[in-house]
Amino acid sequence: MKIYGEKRLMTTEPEHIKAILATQFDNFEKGPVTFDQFHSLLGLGVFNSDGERWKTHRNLTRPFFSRNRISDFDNFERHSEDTISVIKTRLGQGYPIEFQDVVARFTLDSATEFLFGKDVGSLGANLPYPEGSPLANDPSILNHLSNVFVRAFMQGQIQTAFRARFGKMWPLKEIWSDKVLPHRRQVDEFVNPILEERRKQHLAMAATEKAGDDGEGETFLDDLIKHTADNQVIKDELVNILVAGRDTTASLLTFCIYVLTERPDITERLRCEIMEKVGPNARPTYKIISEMKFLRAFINETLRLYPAVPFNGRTTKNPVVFPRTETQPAYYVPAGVKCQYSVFLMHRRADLWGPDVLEFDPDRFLDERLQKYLTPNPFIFLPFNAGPRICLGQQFAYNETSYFLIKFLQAFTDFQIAWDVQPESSRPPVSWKPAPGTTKGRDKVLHAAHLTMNVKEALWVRMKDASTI
Ligand code: HEM
Repeated sequence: MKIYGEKRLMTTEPEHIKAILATQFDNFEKGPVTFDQFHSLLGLGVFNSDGERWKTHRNLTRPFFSRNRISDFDNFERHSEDTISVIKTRLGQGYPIEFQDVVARFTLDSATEFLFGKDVGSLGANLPYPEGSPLANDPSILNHLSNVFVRAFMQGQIQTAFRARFGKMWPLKEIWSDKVLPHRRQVDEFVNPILEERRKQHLAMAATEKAGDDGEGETFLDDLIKHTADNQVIKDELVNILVAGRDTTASLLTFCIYVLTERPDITERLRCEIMEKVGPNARPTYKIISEMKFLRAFINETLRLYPAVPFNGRTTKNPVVFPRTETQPAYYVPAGVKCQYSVFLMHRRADLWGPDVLEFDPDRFLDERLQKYLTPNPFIFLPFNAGPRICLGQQFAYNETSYFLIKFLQAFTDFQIAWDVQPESSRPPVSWKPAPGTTKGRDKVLHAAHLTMNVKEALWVRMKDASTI
């Protein structure tokens, strides 16, 4: 493609994506155009870096994903319990739950506790009420600091994704003002006090000579404070990991529950496995979660059909050749071409996954289809990317999602979309008829994407307290 004079290529070929991410990694970069587009939001953090700066950030970040740290189930327990409790209270008042919002709070509180050592208490702010209810626009809810943060964080991502549509011409759309920066400033206002408080504690600790302890109790923030005196660098890194850690897992959990509203049979199978392995009230352990094969297959199947990062791209630094495949000739790609790839579309290719590719069926990760399709060709399933820039939070995300789903399904069952309050604009047009090879006409809600994929607008859900069934 040529968009405003910029050369671009779009692929859904596993061999091409393998070349981009792994085998020809050194010939690709995020590149200067992407850097400019993302700079107002992500600054110089890990997501927005190439070359040596990326290596430095990656090395700085990696130790925080050690097995001990990502298996801190006390963190997940506290925030799952808080989430279940606010849901029960709201259901008790007779309202449905905006599920996409509540899980974004769960992942925000878990991620901030993991990163800062202290959560931002977003679950403590009031949950939204459906449009049309007397409390829907209550200023004390809208202006709660963590709700302001959440809105700014989302708007920053929407505006950033908008820039990407215009390639290198995007500054023409923002000649008079940077449309992302005000949102990033609001995000920073939220992070500033946390950072300042921690810096003061470090100074106090240094005065009593307790600093320098590299123990497991240290947070990511502690390490960054020791690493640099530049608050901007620290804030950039924190915002990067928040983008990485919060919206992705919230997207996954949202689509998990969307699927359960459609598939009571799967809810039942999940609950059976939970009752068998964990019981109705107990806490899951790392070992038990690793034995829950159906739960993992369910999560993977959700990531296949609804990958949190549906589109991505890299730019060629040097000319490259994509190898010939069974269906495609070899391609020569000059330097400076933006190569976009979509795992969303690749995950939905019948020639790679079989004729039932569009069916939601977790068993494809358990039965003979696994050996037939995925095992010989692992690059057909890439929700977390691959190669040297593979997601650092993959195991954290599997642990967090599994833990939450177990607790949630111990507490609730019988999930239904609350169509009486679900926004009209979130529903597919009635003119959409089922079309072969797509889920058009079958999807009950529209998907949208800024940097990550979500249900357009909201996902209002009703559910029953499992203890009353
Ligand atoms: C379902 C959950 C998640 C999904 C689907 C996911 C997916 C991804 C993908 C596709 C990338 C590559 C992005 C790119 O090309 O720049 C990525 C990178 C990354 N992810 Fe995740 N992620 C998830 C959760 C998390 C969590 C919970 C964390 C941290 C708490 C995290 C931390 C990171 C980091 C630090 C990177 C940057 C790696 C680099 O550029 O070297 N992710 N993730």
